[in-house]
Amino acid sequence: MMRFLTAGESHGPALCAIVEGLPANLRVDPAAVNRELARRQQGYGRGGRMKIEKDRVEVLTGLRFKRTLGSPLTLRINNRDFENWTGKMAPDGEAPEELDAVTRPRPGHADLAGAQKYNLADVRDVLERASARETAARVAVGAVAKEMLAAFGISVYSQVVSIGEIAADTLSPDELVIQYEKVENSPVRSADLVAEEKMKTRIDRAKADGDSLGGVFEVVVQGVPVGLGSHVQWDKKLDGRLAGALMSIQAIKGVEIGAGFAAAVRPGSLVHDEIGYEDGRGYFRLTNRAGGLEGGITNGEPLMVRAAMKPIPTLYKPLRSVDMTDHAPFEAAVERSDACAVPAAAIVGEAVVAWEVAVALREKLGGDSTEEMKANLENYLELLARR
Ligand SMILES: Cc1cc2nc3c(=O)[nH]c(=O)nc-3n(C[C@H](O)[C@H](O)[C@H](O)COP(=O)(O)O)c2cc1C
Ligand SMILES: C=C(O[C@@H]1CC(C(=O)O)=C[C@@H](OP(=O)(O)O)[C@H]1O)C(=O)O
Repeated sequence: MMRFLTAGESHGPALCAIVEGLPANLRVDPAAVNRELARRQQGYGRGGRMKIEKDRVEVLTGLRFKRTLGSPLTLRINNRDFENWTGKMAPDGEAPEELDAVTRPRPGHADLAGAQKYNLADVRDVLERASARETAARVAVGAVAKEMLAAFGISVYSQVVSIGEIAADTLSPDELVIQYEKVENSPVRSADLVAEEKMKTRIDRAKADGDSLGGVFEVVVQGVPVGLGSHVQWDKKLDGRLAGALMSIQAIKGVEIGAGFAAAVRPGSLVHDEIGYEDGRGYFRLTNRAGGLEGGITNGEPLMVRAAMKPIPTLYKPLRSVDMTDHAPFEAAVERSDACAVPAAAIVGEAVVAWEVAVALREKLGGDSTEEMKANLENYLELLARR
């Protein structure tokens, strides 16, 4: 079984992750992890914090000369901003007499519900962990998953579909593979350069208005073999696992697989993918509205999932809230925040999708080493070719 945990507060010393269940003899290059961490930091619309951080991974365990040992991997990313927060966030030592507790919960954040649930008087005890800073750790874990998938010819891409009300023309999975560099190098991660300009202007306007924007991104996985995930039990269905993983990203409020919500308004004849067969190629679908999944099982077509992100909740234009000490109303003031983080969230989306596909691949192929997995895949593909 593959599993991981993350730990770490946004302004604490570091973020950590422990990853267990990787096969032995898998090449994992920390430089590749750093590349993914940098991609997450780049999207258009980010605020002041990204100017401080330069995320880099340290691998503390589980790797020897860039090769996995089969033992748990420990990853650490230091928070550069911690040095500005030692007085408020030091894990050890005594609390200062004037701690300057946060008693004003911000709407749209975990602040109030978290403080109530955990009996905490200082909202900082909640917000530090609820922050999307945590997604840096998940992107590091996802980067390791991507390394594993790449060893099996599977690749993960993403593109931004819309920012606020501005929609972009998206690339098909095949076009996306070919033109990925264009998407990667664009600040909004959209290949539609006309829409991208409009999106940037829209983000600038939201920022100037003291407002924020959400949007939709798409993650595509190419090269997935038939048969990952399973119909036999609810928690083995890969569509459910992917949806859960995407929904667990901070600010994600909706997930679609394939045609998604659009399928609900179309007749069945315009939704279901007809089946074809060609010698050498085997079975295929004439269309891919199912997004590569039927019955919770991959069907050999590219995986296509979309996630909707709400607008960033911290606004320069203040929202009303209530102080937890005296219940007096106030308007939440902000020092710094992202105005739009959809392009960054798309990278997090790639990471969590890569992880879930890697888990399903591992479940399908078993084994303890990369070689054993590869032999099992070959055997399975041979079996498939006979059907
Ligand atoms: C990459 C990324 C960056 C984010 N940056 C901010 C930010 O700067 N300010 C903010 O208020 N929320 C930001 N968020 C969203 C909040 O973390 C999130 O809305 C909040 O923790 C509440 O969780 P929920 O929206 O999932 O309910 C960001 C989310 C992501 C994925
Ligand atoms: C630090 C990151 O994102 C942060 C997510 C976030 C939030 O409330 O979710 C709030 C901001 O942090 P701060 O309060 O320190 O300005 C973002 O910068 C990151 O993505 O690495």
